[in-house]
Amino acid sequence: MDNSPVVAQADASLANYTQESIHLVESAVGLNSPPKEKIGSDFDSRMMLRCLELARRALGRTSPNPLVGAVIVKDGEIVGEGFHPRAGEPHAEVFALRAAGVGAASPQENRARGATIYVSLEPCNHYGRTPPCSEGLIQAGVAKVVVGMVDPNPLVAGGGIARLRAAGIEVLVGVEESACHQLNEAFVHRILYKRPLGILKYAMTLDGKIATTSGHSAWVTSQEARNEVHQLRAACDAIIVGGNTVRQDNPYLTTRQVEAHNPLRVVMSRHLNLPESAHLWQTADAPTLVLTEKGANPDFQELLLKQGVEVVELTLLTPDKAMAYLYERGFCSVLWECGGTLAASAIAQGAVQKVLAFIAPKIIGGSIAPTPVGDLGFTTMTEALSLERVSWRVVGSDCLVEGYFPQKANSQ
Ligand SMILES: Nc1c(N[C@@H]2O[C@H](COP(=O)(O)O)[C@@H](O)[C@H]2O)[nH]c(=O)[nH]c1=O
Ligand SMILES: [Zn+2]
Repeated sequence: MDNSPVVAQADASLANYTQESIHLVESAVGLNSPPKEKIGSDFDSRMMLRCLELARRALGRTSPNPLVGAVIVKDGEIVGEGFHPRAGEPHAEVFALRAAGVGAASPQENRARGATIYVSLEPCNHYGRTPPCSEGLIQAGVAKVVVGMVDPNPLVAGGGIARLRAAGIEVLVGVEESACHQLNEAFVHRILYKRPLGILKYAMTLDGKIATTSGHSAWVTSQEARNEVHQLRAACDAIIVGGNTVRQDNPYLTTRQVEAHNPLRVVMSRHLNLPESAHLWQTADAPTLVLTEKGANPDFQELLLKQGVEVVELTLLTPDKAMAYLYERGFCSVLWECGGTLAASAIAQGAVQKVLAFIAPKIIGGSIAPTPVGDLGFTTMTEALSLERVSWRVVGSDCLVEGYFPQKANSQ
């Protein structure tokens, strides 16, 4: 059973995906397509899930590259494993081949010859920062390649699979495809839409408040939910808040986990009217960037620079401009942990694709207590933004609702 990718014919040569080709790519990588028949055996699934487990070891560290894991199996035994640790370093397949004795420093038996390699993302076929993995696999003499999902990168996009097949290697595509896609949803989004995936996360009470009328917000949710937020941060490239959150909550925005990746902490502030002694500038456990507008408060800029905080002046500071800047910096995912006003403007500008709402079974009341999303200018229920692909689960004593906004192609 095989589902040969059509992406290569669709758009391999184009750097910019169009709305039409985005649909083709989305269905080729396993998104927005009806559930498919199971591809591969139970053993294939187990090996692919092992690839994902390996890939996750680099969570938050690979952007702009994807998370990829690879496992080489010979005669039913694993003879090599690897994952992509960060951009600029070799791809997952290269580490797995080395572990199987290919290109290793000391000469060993090549255990990859005649073997099957499982890779969570289609092997690349281009010279980027590293040489093409397809050629490495051909040279190593692997007999079969099992691929989780097609690579949406127009430089690859089915070309790696075609090259392997042309060399007479059996290729099976789509084993555990949706799990593979889920792990790299931010990478796929970055490639297709030329923006990082924007994730809006908030915690509210059952009556829809994120704080009391006087602004007290610690803690809305249970410890388990807060741990989940720390894990979520570890998987993201950046967290954005606005000046209000720094002034009111004085957050740390770190992952609080030993060895976990800490994302870049980003503050959007047009006038830099921020406290001089915020936790963000006083803790060095994660890097901090303040985005502002040209010429804003030079004295405060100097103070931030002295404390090791990076300051970048944009011509216009809006959620979309901030996302465009973070895209240029190579980011795949950005977590919006801001208050309602900035959240509303991020949603209105299309800077949010995914929503994670923690709902605590508490009621605090207050008709002017703050809510997670400020004014969107809607007057009728028909204007409400409906989420797609919605799921929910219990975390500690709270409920976590997840969903996606319907996506439109970026016109830029
Ligand atoms: N990291 C990764 C792949 N990444 C592919 O290669 C692109 C980056 O190429 P380069 O600049 O040479 O590192 C990246 O955007 C994605 O399309 N491919 C794979 O087969 N396995 C890997 O482990
Ligand atoms: Zn590669």
